Amino acid sequence: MRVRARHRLGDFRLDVAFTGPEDGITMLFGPSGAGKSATLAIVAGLVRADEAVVAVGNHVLTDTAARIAVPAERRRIGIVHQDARLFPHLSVERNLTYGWRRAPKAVPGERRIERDAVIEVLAIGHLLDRRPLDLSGGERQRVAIGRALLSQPDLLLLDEPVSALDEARRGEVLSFIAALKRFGLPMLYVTHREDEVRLLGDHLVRIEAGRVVAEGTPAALLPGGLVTGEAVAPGLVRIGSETIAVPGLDAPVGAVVRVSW
Ligand SMILES: Nc1ncnc2c1ncn2[C@@H]1O[C@H](COP(=O)(O)OP(=O)(O)OP(=O)(O)O)[C@@H](O)[C@H]1O
Repeated sequence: MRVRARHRLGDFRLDVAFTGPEDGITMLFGPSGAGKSATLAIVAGLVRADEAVVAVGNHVLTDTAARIAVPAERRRIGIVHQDARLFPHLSVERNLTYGWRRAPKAVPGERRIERDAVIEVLAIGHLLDRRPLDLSGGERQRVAIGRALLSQPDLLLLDEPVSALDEARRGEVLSFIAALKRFGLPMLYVTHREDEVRLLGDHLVRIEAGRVVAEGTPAALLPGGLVTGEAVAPGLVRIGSETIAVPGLDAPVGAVVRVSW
């Protein structure tokens, strides 16, 4: 996944560029108002940026310079929002089938996400006959994730998918999201919570005031663990694109060091 976007929203200027693995979870992490949702809307094709490139695998979805702008409904992107947004009048089964029926026809050799596998991974088999109103918040989110997966997306966007849940439900849904990695599709996950980044992130893009301020692995970029970096001066270590202060460190410049941070 490759994203570059420049966009003006009133006084706010978004100017971001990052890449994420094609298999695994990229965490778009930053405080409120940083531009996370705006970035997601550009990736989904819901907002036309002033300048942007969005590519998933070999598919270029947006390239303003080349006048490429695949419409949102033709992007193979599944979206999971904070609230599940299920169809209240349809059973869980039919909510899931909705995603399935919207999916493009199977192409031989192409990855297919199977209904039974989705039901098993999300543990929603016993809920199929229920209506969304008869589900807990966590169950609703699991069904929403299932519906998004069954539309056979090339990319799954998760926009603060657990932030509306209480702590107990949150933990439960996070472990289901971690299990989605077995489907082998790229995911872009928006959050302002560091614990979610640690738990789920394969790749971290830290965003502040409309800019990417750091990009790399969560272990390298988040404080609190042992990390490997390069000594760049007495007391200074470079980790990924960040330089951190390590008081008392006196390793030769260029040495690879492991420090706790
Ligand atoms: N249509 C708009 N017109 C003007 N400003 C906007 C518009 N949409 C968003 N903004 C501003 O753009 C900035 C980024 O908003 P965005 O919703 O992307 O942030 P966020 O990181 O997702 O925050 P949160 O975690 O609170 O959802 C904010 O300052 C917001 O006020």
